[in-house]
Amino acid sequence: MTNLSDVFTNHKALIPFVIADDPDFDGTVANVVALANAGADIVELGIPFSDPVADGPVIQAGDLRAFKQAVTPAKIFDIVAEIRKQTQVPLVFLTYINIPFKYGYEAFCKKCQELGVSGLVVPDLPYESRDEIVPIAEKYDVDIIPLITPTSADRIPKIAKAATGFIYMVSSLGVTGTRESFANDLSEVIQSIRANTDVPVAVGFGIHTPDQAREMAQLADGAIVGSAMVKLVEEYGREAPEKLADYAKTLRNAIDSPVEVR
Ligand SMILES: O=P(O)(O)OC[C@@H](O)[C@@H](O)c1c[nH]c2ccccc12
Repeated sequence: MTNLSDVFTNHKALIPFVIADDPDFDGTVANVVALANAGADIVELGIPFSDPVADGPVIQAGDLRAFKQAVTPAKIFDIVAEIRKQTQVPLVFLTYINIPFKYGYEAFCKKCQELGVSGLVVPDLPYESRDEIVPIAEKYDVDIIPLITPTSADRIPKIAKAATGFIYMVSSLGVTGTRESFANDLSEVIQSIRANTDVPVAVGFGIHTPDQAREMAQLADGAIVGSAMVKLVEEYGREAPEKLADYAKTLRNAIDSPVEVR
């Protein structure tokens, strides 16, 4: 199982997000393999949920497509098993807490370890509730990736100190979805995080252009791109893998060619 922090050693990470079972089982496998081959360092795989409160319309539409495929956690584990036959790219699940809770934290984390899913990004798990799953996840080498938002402020030190794997810094208030601008105090938030931990930071929410990916990866340690990827799946369905790969390569090239800070 990959140690997620190692992914960021001397390397700015590209972390695309796609939804499991969108557009279908084989399409998801092909999407993740295409992203891995195009230079993704970690792939964030979304587990559709009935009440995705942090998700904007593009991802909600993707969840609906997956629900039409009768997606279940068991089916998603089968999808990951198939992915693992073709790539060892580090994987994390993006999942609302109810999914592992209903599946059973122990059983869920055990499956993650078996399949090489290195971490969980759980947007609706408040820091204060993390002890209900972290001790179990640790047993199976699964990192619970904390989210820090522009409103985390005085909670940053304790969230950062407890973090393992990487930290998900949310770039803006609101829900997921491509944006043309971001909260303007991101560098202050990064400084506050860096003062409390060496765990790497990846920025997500709104990123979709190569310049934004380069800027955010340079500001932090990596860039997460979700809605723009899911939109390609919406538009191209089973033809999406090639489009995702082309798009990921433009982001990869941008991240790997940092602009000299004058
Ligand atoms: O879609 P965006 O704006 O590129 O942001 C990434 C986001 O999609 C992905 O990380 C994610 C999907 N669903 C979430 C829910 C909460 C936090 C993050 C997410």
